[in-house]
Amino acid sequence: MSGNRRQGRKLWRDITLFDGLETLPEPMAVIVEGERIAHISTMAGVDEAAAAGCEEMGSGGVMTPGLVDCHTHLVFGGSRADEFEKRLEGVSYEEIARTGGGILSTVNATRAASESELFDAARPRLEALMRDGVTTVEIKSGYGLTVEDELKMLRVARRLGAALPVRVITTLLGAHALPPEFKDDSNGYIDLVCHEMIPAAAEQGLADAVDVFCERIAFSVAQCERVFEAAKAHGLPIKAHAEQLSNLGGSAMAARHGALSADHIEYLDEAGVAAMREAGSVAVLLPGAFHTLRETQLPPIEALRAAGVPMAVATDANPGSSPIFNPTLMLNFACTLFRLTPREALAGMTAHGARALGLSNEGQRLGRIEAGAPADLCLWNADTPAALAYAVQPGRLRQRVVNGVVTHG
Ligand SMILES: N=CN[C@@H](CCC(=O)O)C(=O)O
Ligand SMILES: [Zn+2]
Repeated sequence: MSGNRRQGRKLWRDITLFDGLETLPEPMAVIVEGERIAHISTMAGVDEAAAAGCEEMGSGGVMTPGLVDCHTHLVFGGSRADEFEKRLEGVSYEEIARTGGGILSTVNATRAASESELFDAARPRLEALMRDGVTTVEIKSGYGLTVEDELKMLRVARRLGAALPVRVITTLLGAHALPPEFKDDSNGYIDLVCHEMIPAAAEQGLADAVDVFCERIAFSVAQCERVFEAAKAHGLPIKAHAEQLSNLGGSAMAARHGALSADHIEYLDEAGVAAMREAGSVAVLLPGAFHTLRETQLPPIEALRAAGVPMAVATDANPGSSPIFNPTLMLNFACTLFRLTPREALAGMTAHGARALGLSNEGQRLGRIEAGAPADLCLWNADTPAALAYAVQPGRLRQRVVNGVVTHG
């Protein structure tokens, strides 16, 4: 992560504050000192001694934690616009995948691209997320499917984090699709993921977590479980793409292994909800993929809500199922398509998004506005926090602060 402005004491006055879970009832003042949030108070309770010497950052507007986009596939080669057209003609995502297109088409383009070509292609995608308030982003591999190509993708993700003022979390998604070289030997490919890919990514410090795609067109529950065991043996947290197109029970298995999250989960059943509640796993909702694939099966929002499973919302930005690089649009989609409340959607892209990445614990405290937490903040031109989900309106970000540094506005 790189920044471009001097750090110091900064004061915002008279703001409507969404702290990551709730909107506070009164106008608030926030003081940032260095990299951390130092004080939060009502306007009536501003400690003028503490405020003295602060740079006045302005007053009014809505402040939220910096957005956390906890599920993306931003690094990839090529385009899948042709598939978009095929799907409009009635060919399904699953059929396209079974006939060698879909993820495998992006694999071909990604393998053919150099590290610097992938970096140059991904950078504007990431900048688009940042312009819409993202301060933390997760980037998965999964379009390389050889040890070297997966590591190449992860190196690009790390380089993006070093070049731009944004926190990048990397996830190894070697078990995303079966590469053509292993066409008749999916267990052999899982051996490669477990015995070569995960150890290499762990040794080189390139992966912060390990993910799998548990689905009929990808890998079975038993194969994904092997990947999780290997990840855990290397000290890496785990997560899963599961129950997107069918109910295989991947989310429940992932939860039993202590997964940070299960993502997509349109087909999640009651047992899956219970397993996630028990494990404290986050349900990552991806309304962009639901929209793009024109799915009809809704995730079990009411059951998740009733069970108290935290729900995150992410873009799933990728070239196939969600070519959408607009996080606040996802807030709107989460409400209109999945019937989340605007408060739930915002919490999904702040506090719960951070939790889905393992960044909400005492040491990290991302996704919240509270004294002592890292100063990752967004100030928006909006009347209320709910307006961020209500109106689909680019350009509302007034200021973006990462680690105490103003990087926009
Ligand atoms: N579901 C699997 N993986 C990605 C899709 C990737 C692609 O279609 O390229 C997803 O999260 O939607
Ligand atoms: Zn995904």
